[in-house]
Amino acid sequence: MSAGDGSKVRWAVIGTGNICSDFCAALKLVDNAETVAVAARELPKAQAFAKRFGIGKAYGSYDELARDRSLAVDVCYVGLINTKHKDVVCELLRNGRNVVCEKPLGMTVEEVKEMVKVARDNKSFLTEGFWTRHFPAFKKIDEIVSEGTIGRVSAIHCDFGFLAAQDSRTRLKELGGGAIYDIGCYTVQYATHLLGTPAKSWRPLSIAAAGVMDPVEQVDLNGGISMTFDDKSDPSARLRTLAVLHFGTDGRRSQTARILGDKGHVEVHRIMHCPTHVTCVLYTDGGSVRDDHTFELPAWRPGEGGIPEDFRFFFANSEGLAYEAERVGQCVKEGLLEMPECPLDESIAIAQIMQTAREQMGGQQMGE
Ligand SMILES: NC(=O)C1=CN([C@@H]2O[C@H](COP(=O)(O)OP(=O)(O)OC[C@H]3O[C@@H](n4cnc5c(N)ncnc54)[C@H](OP(=O)(O)O)[C@@H]3O)[C@@H](O)[C@H]2O)C=CC1
Ligand SMILES: O=C1OC[C@@H](O)[C@H](O)[C@H]1O
Repeated sequence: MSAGDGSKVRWAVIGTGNICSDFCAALKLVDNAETVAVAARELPKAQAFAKRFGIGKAYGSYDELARDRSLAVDVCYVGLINTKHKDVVCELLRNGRNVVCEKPLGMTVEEVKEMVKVARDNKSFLTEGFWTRHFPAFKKIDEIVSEGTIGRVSAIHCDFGFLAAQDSRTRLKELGGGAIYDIGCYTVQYATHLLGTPAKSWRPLSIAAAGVMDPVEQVDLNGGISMTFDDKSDPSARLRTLAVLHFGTDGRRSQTARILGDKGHVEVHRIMHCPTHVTCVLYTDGGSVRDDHTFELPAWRPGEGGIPEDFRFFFANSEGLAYEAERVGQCVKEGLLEMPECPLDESIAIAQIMQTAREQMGGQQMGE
């Protein structure tokens, strides 16, 4: 089902939690989008959400929405806890729905591969909701790096974290908790995007991870991953690049990223997963700073959209979800089955990196 005719892109929202609320508000900023349905585990919850956002149809189960043949919808947004992504997304895809699913796409490589297979078998659109990719500031980083402005990139550093409450879903195993799932995935996607290549299936050459685990929940609270990649700018394939990624839910962090080149570096200011400020620093031949310029690129285009003034987003820069929604709408209208800038094979690589890192974080022991 796709709207290839200039009509509005009809969205359904699966879930009524915090990110679903932010996403629905952000959809109000998008010119050619409308939200036509919402589903929750309980009907009253879906009805209350529908009333709040002026949504026409409410469902008391996710599957009911997926299977309702009378519901004409172009794309479904899944904003559920991580452990629910796979089953709900597959049911939507099997019913011919196009889907954007919040990160992380699945809990394991196996889950992600199954989701991708179901999408491909059913010729439905699927993408992992890495909204970072659609921010103008992230596109600026891409431009600086790909045009060679900072020269040969040798490494990237990321540091993303915040202090989560003990009972937050991000720290509870049953709800798909773990810092790597919640925010580590953003740092991993910086690495695969900037250092990985389609030719190498976005895979690193080596990976080493260490983590501080919650002794009761057995989820990571504070973790680090180091990875090496082939240097894509080196035709002799002898040079390597390095990613050093840090993430945590047990304390405040800088929430920044840095891309290091031999002619300069890029600083991504907080918050690196929804960036608005990027500084490009260029060196002289002697290695001192010759230029230092900060690009300010807003979380949404100023003055656009119809969000009531008293509306409060749960998360910082959530209006930027509108960029993702806008781009998904374009893809669906064009009849694409995946998003070129977030390919599904890259999502599989990201899941593979995260799974390897989780195994290492949980199982590490120092020898005598
Ligand atoms: N892009 C971004 O910036 C962000 C992305 N996220 C992602 O969004 C997803 C949801 O996060 P968030 O909105 O913060 O979480 P919330 O706790 O606010 O919402 C949880 C959602 O999961 C659903 N759910 C289904 N089963 C359960 C269950 N057993 N217990 C609790 N909830 C359940 C709830 O459904 P129902 O409505 O039916 O009750 C609700 O929609 C995660 O995958 C997270 O990674 C989160 C924050 C920001
Ligand atoms: O995607 C996210 O970004 C912001 C965090 O606060 C949140 O926990 C996470 O899911």
